[in-house]
Amino acid sequence: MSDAAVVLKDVSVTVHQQNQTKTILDDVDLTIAPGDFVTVLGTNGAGKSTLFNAIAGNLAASGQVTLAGQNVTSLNAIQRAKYIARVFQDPKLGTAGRMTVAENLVLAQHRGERRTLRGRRLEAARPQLQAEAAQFSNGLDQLLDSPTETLSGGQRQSLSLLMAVQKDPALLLLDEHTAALDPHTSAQLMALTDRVIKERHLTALMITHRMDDALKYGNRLIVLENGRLKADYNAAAKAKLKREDLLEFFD
Ligand SMILES: Nc1ncnc2c1ncn2[C@@H]1O[C@H](COP(=O)(O)OP(=O)(O)OP(=O)(O)O)[C@@H](O)[C@H]1O
Repeated sequence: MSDAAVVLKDVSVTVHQQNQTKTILDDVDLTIAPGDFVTVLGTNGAGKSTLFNAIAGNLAASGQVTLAGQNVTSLNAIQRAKYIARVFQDPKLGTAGRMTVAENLVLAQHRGERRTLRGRRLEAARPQLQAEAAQFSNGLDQLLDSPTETLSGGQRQSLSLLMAVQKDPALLLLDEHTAALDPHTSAQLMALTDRVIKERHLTALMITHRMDDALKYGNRLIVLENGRLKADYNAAAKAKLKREDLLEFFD
């Protein structure tokens, strides 16, 4: 049995469109160690989201997917959700707008359990939620009783991140989670993301179009092109990598 956090073997995704067959993920082999923070680059249409969908079980894929030592290939997306948490680009996804920040967080803590949200549970969790939200230093801790829809995009994305990590997922998928934010808020969320990943010893994959973030964060960088894994830089190679070195993939 492998002690890797993620193993993909010959993972391919083929779609049929207008009598044509197109391979949008092509024989991807990838092994990720526990605690790795892998940044994922590639042009539009390179297959980055398809890779995430194949891992999460949102798309039919051939090949084999192993998460936390378990072969999950035959499991659907709902069954794989036990291992995976994902944060999307859109601040509206991932949080329930009419519910308060505290309610969203408590729901995330009990994700997958057949229990309803009770006032007592909310009150019991409050001190811990307050402390966690305070780490984000963007005012989230003062908004625990506010409906989530009244939050700024940055606050909502930090809430989505905090919700995603509540149950220490075996794999955190960050799907351009800073893309909709202004540069300052994006930088703030990236710093928080990095801290949360390190503190909780999470394994994470992060898609980004911000090359500087891909270089600055994480201990491994991969590049996808036409559905293939085109480059794979380990920590040592990544440390030497410069923006210019990556431009060849984006001409
Ligand atoms: N369900 C689908 N059916 C048909 N084609 C698809 C499907 N999903 C993705 N594609 C196509 O597969 C290719 C890869 O798409 P994907 O969304 O994975 O790229 P990406 O690297 O995430 O791009 P972006 O940076 O624009 O988000 C694209 O050409 C896209 O149009």
